[in-house]
Amino acid sequence: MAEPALHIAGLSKQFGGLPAVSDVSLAIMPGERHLLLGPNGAGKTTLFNLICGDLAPTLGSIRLFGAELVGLPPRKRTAFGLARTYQILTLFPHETICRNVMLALNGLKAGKWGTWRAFEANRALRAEAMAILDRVRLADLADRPVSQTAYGDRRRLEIAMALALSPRVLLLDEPLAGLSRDERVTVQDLLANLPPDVTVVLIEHDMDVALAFAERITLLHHGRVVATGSRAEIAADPRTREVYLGA
Ligand SMILES: Nc1ncnc2c1ncn2[C@@H]1O[C@H](COP(=O)(O)OP(=O)(O)OP(=O)(O)O)[C@@H](O)[C@H]1O
Repeated sequence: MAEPALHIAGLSKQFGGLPAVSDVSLAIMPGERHLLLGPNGAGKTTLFNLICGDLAPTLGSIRLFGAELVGLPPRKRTAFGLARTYQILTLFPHETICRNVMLALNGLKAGKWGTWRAFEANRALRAEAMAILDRVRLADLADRPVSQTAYGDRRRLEIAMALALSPRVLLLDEPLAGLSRDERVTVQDLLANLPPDVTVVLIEHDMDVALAFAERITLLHHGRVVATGSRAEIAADPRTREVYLGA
């Protein structure tokens, strides 16, 4: 059997003795579209924070294509091929859309920070950024400051910045949160057209979008994995109903 892209084993995180993630084990295969499902407080974002290194686990292992991530700082995890977007946008609002992507690209090219002027002159970096913006259909707005763009454009920009890191595994935390109907369609289309070889783990509360996107689903509740399976298996599992309806 092929090696999982992301292999989590016995992962736990406690906050002041209270478990947020409890003994989670999960194997996500390369190219898989995987949905983390669960009610508020189930531990989904904490799991993302543990994977990307924003939080250290109390116990357990997280391997990315076989390489142990626990103990590595977030930047090193990026170098291994991990990228994520956040529930709350983390952009540079006073920079242009293009410069935000250039900053993401430049961050990846460690040790190549120059003066701002040299950075400006870096045509290759701009060309690379423009190619990414083209993929998320933001090229027309490239030179607009982020603060002057619509919320939906910012969501797409965040995905563009994650793609700029050439991830092998991409974690998307509620990419459709707060979007209008039209904006949702655009971002949904973007999600459907992510490179097929990139493994994607998604947190999304919009069930129609999430189920259309995900091939496999992990249901979390109180920090624990309740079930993992295909869309059909999770939909048919009586525990899904129990978790959501408290039945
Ligand atoms: N930094 C923190 N300090 C203390 N407790 C925390 C912290 N972060 C999360 N928790 C707690 O951990 C549990 C899991 O929270 P988490 O945000 O991971 O859930 P979630 O499934 O992402 O929820 P939502 O869908 O509302 O975003 C909750 O009980 C939450 O209150």
